[in-house]
Formats: sequence, structure tokens, C-alpha cells
Amino acid sequence: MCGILAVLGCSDDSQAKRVRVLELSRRLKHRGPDWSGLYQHGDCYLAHQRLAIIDPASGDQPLFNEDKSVVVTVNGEIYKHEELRKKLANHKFRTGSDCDVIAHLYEEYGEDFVDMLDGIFSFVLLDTRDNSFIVARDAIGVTSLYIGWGLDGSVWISSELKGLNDDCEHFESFPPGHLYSSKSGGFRRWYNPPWFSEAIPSVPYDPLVLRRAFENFWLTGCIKYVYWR
Ligand SMILES: NC(=O)C[C@H](N)C(=O)O
Repeated sequence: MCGILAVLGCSDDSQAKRVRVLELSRRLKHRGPDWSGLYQHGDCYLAHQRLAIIDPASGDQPLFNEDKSVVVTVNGEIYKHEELRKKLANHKFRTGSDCDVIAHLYEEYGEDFVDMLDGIFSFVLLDTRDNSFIVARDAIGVTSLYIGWGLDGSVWISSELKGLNDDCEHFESFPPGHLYSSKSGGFRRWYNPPWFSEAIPSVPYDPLVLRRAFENFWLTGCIKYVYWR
């Protein structure tokens, strides 16, 4: 568990705004006691409170791509990130963090890379080349996430409501399995498993198949540790 907070497009790059974002980010400190980070690009702010799990020594956030034009703040765990790294052989990683793949996958595959992620996560990614951003939440919303809008047209993202409710005119829970893209200006569902369809399955129920899939997930799929969400 970590805490993420982002303020995007607030038309204010003053020291006072920076201090305010830091103050709000501190409200999430209980979610991540190991590190606090803030990255500012003009009137966009990405903050992170880290509970260090994978690569505690150098996986501090926000994380970047090679030339630091893409920035991400992530809460959660990306399962099988080593396999994703293999698909990014031409990329250089600065850290061993499971979340380090995100900026590089975006560079390689664009917004649709979210569908390649397996895990529990919520993140904000800022592309400083055109100031566009995307926000995503895991398939069933294991990690918490909220979105708000300021009167100045800014978009606010926070792991907890207390990070944005005082500064937003309107706020709501970020829908699980969805992605918010500034380019399209709205939400779209990225998680579309075949079983979402209303069709009655033609394959008969087989408890053994279910059991094997479940065991396989726990043996090979997820990162093995216990911690608070
Ligand atoms: N803990 C987190 O939510 C972020 C990342 N998985 C880390 O280990 O730092």
C-alpha cells in the first residue's frame, strides 16, 4: 500500500500551490511511511507516499522513463513484472521496482498498455511532452482511488478522499477497471473479460479446472507477501 496524489492542469505553478500539494499529500502519510516524493511539471503535480515492498532501496517514486519525459506515481503491485521487462528489452530501467515497467510500457504501446498489467494498482501517468495524462485503477478496485475536479478546470486524483475533498468542487470514486484519459477527456473501461458478457457459457462447470486456475494464480501469479492494503 502507498498513497498517491496528483493535481493536473491547475493553472498555478506557484510556491504556495506546491506547499498546498505537499500538505495534502501528507494526509496520506499513514499509507506509506518509507518515503515521500513530489514531482512538479508546470501546473501538474504528482506526489507519492511509499510503503517500500519491491526494491526498497531504490524504488522510490515518482518513477520515470529514460529521459524523464514520462512520470508515474503508483499505488499497488504489478504481478509478473519481470515478464513485462522482457518485452521491453530496448529500455533502461533505473530501479528494480515492480512499478517501473509502467512508464516504459506506455512509451512502447501507448494508453492501451493498461490491459497488459496484472495486479492490484492505481496510478497517474503524466506525459510531459504534451502535458497529457492517464489515470487507471485495477480490475476490481482492490486499491482505493478518488477523482475530483477543481473550479479552475484541474483534475485531482487521490488514494483517499481526504486528499482532495477540500479543494475540489466535485469529486467521486474512481471506477474500478477504468482508465481516465485527458486526451479523450473521459473514462473508458479497460477491463473487458469475456465473462462480462450476458451470454450463458457453453462450457460446463468443472470444479477441477477452477481449482487448478486458483492454485496456479497463488503459486506463480501474484507477489508473495502479506501486508496491509
Ligand atoms: N508499495 C507500493 O504500492 C509500490 C511498489 N510496489 C513498491 O514496492 O514500492
